[in-house]
Amino acid sequence: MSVTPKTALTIAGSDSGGGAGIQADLRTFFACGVHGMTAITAVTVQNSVGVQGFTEIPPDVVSAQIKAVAGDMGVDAAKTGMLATAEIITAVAKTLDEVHIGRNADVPFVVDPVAASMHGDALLREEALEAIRTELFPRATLVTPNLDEVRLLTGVEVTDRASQRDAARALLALGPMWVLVKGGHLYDDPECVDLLSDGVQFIELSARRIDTPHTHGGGDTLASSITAFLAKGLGVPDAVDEGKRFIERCVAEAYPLGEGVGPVSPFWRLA
Ligand SMILES: Nc1ncnc2c1ncn2[C@@H]1O[C@H](COP(=O)(O)OP(=O)(O)O)[C@@H](O)[C@H]1O
Ligand SMILES: Cc1ncc(COP(=O)(O)O)c(N)n1
Repeated sequence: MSVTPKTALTIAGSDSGGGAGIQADLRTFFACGVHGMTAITAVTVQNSVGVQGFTEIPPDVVSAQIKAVAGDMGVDAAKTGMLATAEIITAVAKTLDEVHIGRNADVPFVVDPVAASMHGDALLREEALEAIRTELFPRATLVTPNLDEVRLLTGVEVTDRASQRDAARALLALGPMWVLVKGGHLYDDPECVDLLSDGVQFIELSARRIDTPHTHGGGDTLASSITAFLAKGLGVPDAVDEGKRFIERCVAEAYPLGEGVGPVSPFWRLA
């Protein structure tokens, strides 16, 4: 008899190059054995050399996508990626409350506060940072900023393991249950150490730094794998640990594609 898999919802932007965003999330959900569903927030025109532009989806259409799948199919865990504008963030926060997703509703909710592409192209309007802080973080089970996003959201400049802890504390003050301060951008460190904390526990997750320029979609792939493992019923520390081991292999298997930065790859999981 067929078995219905657990379900995960991503609320994020489309990457026409297929390396990040919705496309990375769906690929990761599939590789991790959960049924993926989407609420698309923006359509980017993007390839391996950068983002040439994007168009936002009207906030009521973003909300309608969330309600359509949550009401009918059910959501075991959800995540956000590129949200583009404050209006979309406000609509997402309100809708998640209505469909009972988020830290107070027992459905895990991961916020990956995407602000820019790895090439430095803005994916979030500047005024929307405050909406991420005040409307999304307090609803989040886990937030997963990279070091640029940590600086934008808290002003903390992370340069080493000690300042990674300061950043975790500053992020927790904004209201999420857990934070994962990703250390991929500490390029001088031979290890990629991500710090997970709920304010009581400080757990360093370490992996060797793989020598590759091809890391497009790495943050999305990590956050969506964690979301998949949460959908399957793991607690936050176990889901993040699994996610860290997942992303390490995906970076190791990243491939060149196009003239610029190639995508990380979950294909190994399907072999
Ligand atoms: N070269 C690398 N080798 C191994 N893991 C990496 C590498 N670069 C990034 N990672 C890991 O990939 C994940 C995403 O990393 P990071 O670069 O910090 O965020 P983002 O992709 O959002 O900018 C983190 O778990 C990080 O430790
Ligand atoms: C639609 C979309 N969402 C997220 C990212 C971030 O990914 P990266 O940091 O690898 O550029 C992106 N480039 N595009």
